[in-house]
Amino acid sequence: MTVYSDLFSDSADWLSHTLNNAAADVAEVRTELPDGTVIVRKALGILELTPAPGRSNPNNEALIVSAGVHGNETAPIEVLNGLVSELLNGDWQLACPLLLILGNPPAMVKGDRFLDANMNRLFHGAHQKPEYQGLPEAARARQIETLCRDFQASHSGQLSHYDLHTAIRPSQREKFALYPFVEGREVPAQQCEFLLEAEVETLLLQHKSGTTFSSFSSSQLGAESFTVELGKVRPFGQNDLSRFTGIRDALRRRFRGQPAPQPAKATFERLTVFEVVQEILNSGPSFVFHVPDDVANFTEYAPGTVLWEDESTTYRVGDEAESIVFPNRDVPVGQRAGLLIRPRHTPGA
Ligand SMILES: O=C(O)CCC(=O)N[C@@H](CCC(=O)O)C(=O)O
Ligand SMILES: [Zn+2]
Repeated sequence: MTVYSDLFSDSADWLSHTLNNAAADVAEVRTELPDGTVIVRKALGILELTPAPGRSNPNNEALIVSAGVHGNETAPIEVLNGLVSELLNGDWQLACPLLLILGNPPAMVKGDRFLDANMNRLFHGAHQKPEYQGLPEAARARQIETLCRDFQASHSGQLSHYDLHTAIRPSQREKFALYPFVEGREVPAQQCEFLLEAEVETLLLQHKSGTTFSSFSSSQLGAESFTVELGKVRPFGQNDLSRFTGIRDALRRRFRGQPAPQPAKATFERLTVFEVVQEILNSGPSFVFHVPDDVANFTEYAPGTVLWEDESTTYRVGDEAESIVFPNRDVPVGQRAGLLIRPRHTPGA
């Protein structure tokens, strides 16, 4: 492989450069590939890629793809790094403007979800809250928001954002996506097809806007955004990347501007859609969470089951079964201890 020493100094690739320089100040640098594609390293772990002048963008789109917003969710980071290496190697050519982000390099180095604050709760302006001032994760969220705004402002065409994660718990549905809530919008069929192409067969519709990265990009930048859960958290080097070829190949196809494959079956036959009915919050000292620590995502609870309580509420599952996603009692007061979901109710059905 050609070594782009201007982009990555002495490091072998983008990921090594990001890990090796997590404690350093890195300046913006620009390089041009032989075909005219321009790559600017805007900041540590953030690359803006612009196709060669005159190259057509058949899907008329711009893409933001992020991974490593949680530092221990390493497989999607390895997938993005592999795609960057392929591009630098000349294996294929870029057709659409692309912003690639490795979210939290210091946490990636430590192999932790975060260092001082969960960065995926600091977007949509939450980094400005007084309690987060001075924290590196708040500064990084602000920097990422600024670079995303600049990217959105300088490109026309549909903006999509895929924020790639892996889950802490085992999951009855290995791959799933979350669609942030924006008043009055529906998931476009093309996006559902893309998820299926990426082997993501389950979609959760959020019921209110939040402070995640994908909530920011959908609400503030008008992007079609998704948080995409691709498997289970594992340390660098311990991922079975053969389980991530769906997202790798689907992203590469979009980066190259190739048309979507023709699906063999209708979307509704392949995509299972849930709606979020409640975000369970750790409400404080009296909060008791009855979901066991080791329960798998999508575990279903029968009507009447008490799932959590505090001094003012005893939450029982309603008339229809509900399933738990992201159960986590170990979160600060005010933050999400889990999502409760149920199969989507189609109006009129
Ligand atoms: O497995 C878990 O408990 C967390 C996995 C993860 O990081 N999920 C994201 C989801 C973000 C969203 O709701 O769009 C998160 O919790 O930040
Ligand atoms: Zn995550």
